[in-house]
Amino acid sequence: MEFLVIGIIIAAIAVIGATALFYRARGRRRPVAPPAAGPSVTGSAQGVPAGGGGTAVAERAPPVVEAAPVAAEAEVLPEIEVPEPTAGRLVRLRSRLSRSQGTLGQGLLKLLSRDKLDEATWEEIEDTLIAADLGVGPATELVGRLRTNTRVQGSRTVDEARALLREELIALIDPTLDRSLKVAKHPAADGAPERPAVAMVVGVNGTGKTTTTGKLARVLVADGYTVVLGAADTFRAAAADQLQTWGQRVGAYTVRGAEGADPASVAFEAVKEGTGMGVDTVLIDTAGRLHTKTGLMDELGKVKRVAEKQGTVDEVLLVLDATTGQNGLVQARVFAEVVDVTGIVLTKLDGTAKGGIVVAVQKELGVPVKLVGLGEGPDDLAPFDPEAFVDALLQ
Ligand SMILES: Nc1nc2c(ncn2[C@@H]2O[C@H](COP(=O)(O)OP(=O)(O)OP(=O)(O)O)[C@@H](O)[C@H]2O)c(=O)[nH]1
Repeated sequence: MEFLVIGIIIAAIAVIGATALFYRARGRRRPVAPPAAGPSVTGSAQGVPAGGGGTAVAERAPPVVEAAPVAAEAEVLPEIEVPEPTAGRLVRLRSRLSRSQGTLGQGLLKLLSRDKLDEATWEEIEDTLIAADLGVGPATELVGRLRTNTRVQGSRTVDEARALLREELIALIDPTLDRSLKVAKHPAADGAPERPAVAMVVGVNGTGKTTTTGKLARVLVADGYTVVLGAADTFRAAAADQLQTWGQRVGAYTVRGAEGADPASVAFEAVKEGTGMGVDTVLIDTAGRLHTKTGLMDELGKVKRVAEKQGTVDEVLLVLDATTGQNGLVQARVFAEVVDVTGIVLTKLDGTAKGGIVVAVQKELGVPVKLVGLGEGPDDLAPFDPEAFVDALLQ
């Protein structure tokens, strides 16, 4: 009898164990939907070294879906996305400036529409501007102009105050600066073949360089350009994967190197590949580096020089985190000395009341803000337009 009971227990355990193993095995085989953040890639195409040179051309687009015996279990690769057009993006994203709207826009309007603009009010206006990171010089300049204008115009309604502020803020941001991105292919000339425009993305750690490079690829694709990405951030292991995922979403090639590879060689290969493929633009992401570390800054200079062995680097975009305020200006100065910055990308403007940094950084470098980051979404990077920006602040 005892043997019978033990036998039944053993049999029951065996049945339960076998059932559990069966369901686990089924669970593993179930095809996994690609993550919303980016497509999954087929194994053979992901990061395979090409020719042993330390760099690789990863995941040509459109991605190849390998034939699978069982349709239900095949990995489903998402279609190449067609990003939203860039025209009017700043208008679409204007509500993201809500913190700056409150501090800069509404704060100033309220002060300027007071019945009596006495010394104390002007001081408050100046303090508001400085608190929004406009910088002391530009703040004093703006207050001076507002004082002159209000003296001439006399009393103001809110609408008149808004019109005055709008005009002066736009003038301060300078709508005459050339904010276009130099991303168009160079045509063949003087016996030299055509070649892509090259843009490098630089900045300190965590400002949003890789994200911005990915978003910029989308901006360019949306505007009809073909793009190759160069993952010259060989320092942070995940950066190349991150960039490659961005590229795959819009069908852009990514050239990447082994972890720790010489970033200059990755940049060189990216330009070479881009030229061979006849694309319009090569976008090179670089590793975050502290502006205070001379060795890293020298390395950045080398990346640019080596990339330039195949033609000019047309854009050097410095990515600054708008929330870091005045520290961003110090970074900007050092980067500009090393790599001749041609444009500023201000990221994370959605998370700060300090929209005045746009003015401060342009004054500091004499280089225009060309793009602004207004969120973490793939199409939350907008070409900067002074009028749309000021209108958003004052709405
Ligand atoms: N809210 C907001 N977040 C942003 C914006 N741009 C980038 N980020 C976020 O900032 C974080 C850092 O972005 P990365 O692109 O990884 O930064 P990175 O400069 O490449 O970082 P390192 O390679 O470490 O130097 C990410 O969580 C991004 O989603 C923006 O405009 N708004």
